[in-house]
Amino acid sequence: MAITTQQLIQWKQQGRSIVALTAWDYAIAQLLDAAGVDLILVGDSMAVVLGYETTLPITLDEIIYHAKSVRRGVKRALVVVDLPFLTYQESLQQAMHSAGRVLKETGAQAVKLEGGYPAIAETVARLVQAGIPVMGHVGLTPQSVHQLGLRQQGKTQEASERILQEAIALEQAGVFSLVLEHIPADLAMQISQKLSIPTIGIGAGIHCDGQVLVTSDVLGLAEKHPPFAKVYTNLRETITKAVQDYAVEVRERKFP
Ligand SMILES: Nc1nc(=O)c2c([nH]1)NC[C@@H]1CN(c3ccc(C(=O)N[C@@H](CCC(=O)O)C(=O)O)cc3)CN21
Ligand SMILES: CC(C)C(=O)C(=O)O
Ligand SMILES: [Mg+2]
Repeated sequence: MAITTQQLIQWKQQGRSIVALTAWDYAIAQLLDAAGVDLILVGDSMAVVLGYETTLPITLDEIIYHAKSVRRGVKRALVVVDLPFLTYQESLQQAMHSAGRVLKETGAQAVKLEGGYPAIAETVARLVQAGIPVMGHVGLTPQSVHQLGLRQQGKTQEASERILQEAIALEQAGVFSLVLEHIPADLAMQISQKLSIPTIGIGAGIHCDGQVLVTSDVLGLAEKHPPFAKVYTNLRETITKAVQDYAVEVRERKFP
């Protein structure tokens, strides 16, 4: 039974928290789906496992390639794909083309795009009218790293009011859910109470309607991780140990 965008909205009404993680290939996606993750995001944060410093270099072709692989591993979770930097900001036509390619070529159910300023809300409204489910993303928007850095957003009264207004504009434009990244917990609570659609927090406190983290951070695969991430296991250590044990056995002719 595949999860739908409507179901996520119902879960908010029922007070059931939404479990989301990112995935970048079949193997990871299959494990997350079988473990019961509700929403799998093919995030442009896959930049970290591809060796990029920021999310900016990820292309539409790259994210489609990875999303096809993820989709093959998922039976139950809702699959959402990030539209990469400058694949939707240029024009409505560009956004429609990019989102359309993602849905047609990958089998994912929805796209996510960053920002809540008027032109983005307008784009979201038109995508939704065309039948494309859209997830929003406000607060820290990593595609704007060269303007915002990676600091917490919404710290002043003015900035928090702007983020709240963006959230409201995106809900009105028709997003089915909204990522709140690296903002104060009380602002995230205020937004979550104000909106009827579920908020999914990352570094935004416990009052969101669900949580998302970058899977390479959760598994301890990334060399560094944001202060708000929780590392649940250290796969870097596990993998290093296994590879070193193998190397010793090969060199000592103990394996095979
Ligand atoms: N591995 C990974 N995990 C993520 O959660 C993630 C990515 N990559 N890439 C895309 C964005 C970038 N993210 C980040 C990365 C670092 C900080 C961080 O270190 N913030 C510091 C300040 C750093 C600074 O000012 O330069 C902080 O204390 O807020 C925050 C968000 C979240 N996203
Ligand atoms: C952190 C989440 C929300 C994201 O956009 C990503 O992984 O790219
Ligand atoms: Mg992203």
